[in-house]
Amino acid sequence: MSWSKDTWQTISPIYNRIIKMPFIEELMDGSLPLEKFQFYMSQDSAYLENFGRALALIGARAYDTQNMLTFLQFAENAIIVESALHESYFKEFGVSEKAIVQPACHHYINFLKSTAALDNLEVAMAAVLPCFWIYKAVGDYILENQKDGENTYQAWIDTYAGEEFGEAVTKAIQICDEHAEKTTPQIRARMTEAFVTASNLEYHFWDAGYSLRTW
Ligand SMILES: Cc1ncc(CN)c(N)n1
Repeated sequence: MSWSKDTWQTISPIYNRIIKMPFIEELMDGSLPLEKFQFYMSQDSAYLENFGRALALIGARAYDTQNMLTFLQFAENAIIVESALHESYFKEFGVSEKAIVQPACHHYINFLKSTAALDNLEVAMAAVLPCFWIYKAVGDYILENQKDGENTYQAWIDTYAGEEFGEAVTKAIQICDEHAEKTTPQIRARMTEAFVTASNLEYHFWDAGYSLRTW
């Protein structure tokens, strides 16, 4: 079995908990209170900037120019494409862009940046993979299970369930599998550990949004 399939199985209890979270259920039916979405969006703005920095760092450390380019494009997309979504919500709902980074976001972005800077390249690639894969899976899940009718959060859902994001996710998984195949069992195990940690941090990011958790 490929590293990615095996690792997704490992985190499936976390993923199953994520799709049952009130944040996700209420995002799906559009009933999520605006205040919670605004909190999430303001934190996610800081997240995306730093996720972009982590991706650019991984790009700079890539073993070849093809993967370097791919990660630099991922970084560009995180900053430009995903942030554009935020901007439209900022305007629509009056969210302040420069919010104080709260604990769940702080933990996550510092985990990503320190792993990208200091850990093995393979481990760094695995650490950023849940940011792609879990969002795609959640976007698809919501799209498949939501009821007909207006949803304030539809643009968010469409971005992550969309084809363009799907292509990036497939590429990120493929790169991780290629690196996992060539590396040692020890580093492969640490890749899995980083993937599990980031998946848990995804859970906590949404949980903090729902409970408006601050310092
Ligand atoms: C916390 C988080 N994780 C992942 C994504 C999708 N790149 C996001 N926008 N925010």
